[in-house]
Amino acid sequence: MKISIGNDHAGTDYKFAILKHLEAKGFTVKNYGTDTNESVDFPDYVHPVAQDVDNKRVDFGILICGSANGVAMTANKYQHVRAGICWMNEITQLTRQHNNANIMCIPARYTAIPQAIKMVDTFLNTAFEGGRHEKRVNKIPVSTC
Ligand SMILES: O=C(CO)[C@H](O)[C@H](O)[C@H](O)COP(=O)(O)O
Repeated sequence: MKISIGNDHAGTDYKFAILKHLEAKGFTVKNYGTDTNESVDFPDYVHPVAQDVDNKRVDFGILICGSANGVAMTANKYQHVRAGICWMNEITQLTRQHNNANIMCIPARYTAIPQAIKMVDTFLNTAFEGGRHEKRVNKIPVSTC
């Protein structure tokens, strides 16, 4: 399983905690930064992750910013991306089971790091249910990026 991760300055500490967790589990994660707490523009760190997922270079993307809204809005402009905002574990499970999300967006300013790590594990270990959900997902309009 290949994963890309990106974040703005609000998510840097969360990113490093998630990276450490995933690498300890044997995952290879492509980190696109940012790697400091200096203020940056979140789209700059969304595009490489969304492009990796859109082009199927990785299986999943993880994006982190303060509210998760901006990174989700940006990632969902990509044709094959389905980015869901994950702020609690059950929502994370559903974004995989019902929406077949391939990018999870974490609101760093509204979750704790242990919760974020638990949601990452849930996201990566939950399968899409297909069936009635597949028909619905296929009706999501194709984006233009
Ligand atoms: O969703 C976001 C951007 O639309 C994120 O929450 C950003 O992390 C947040 O806007 C950054 O705010 P700051 O006051 O510049 O740190």
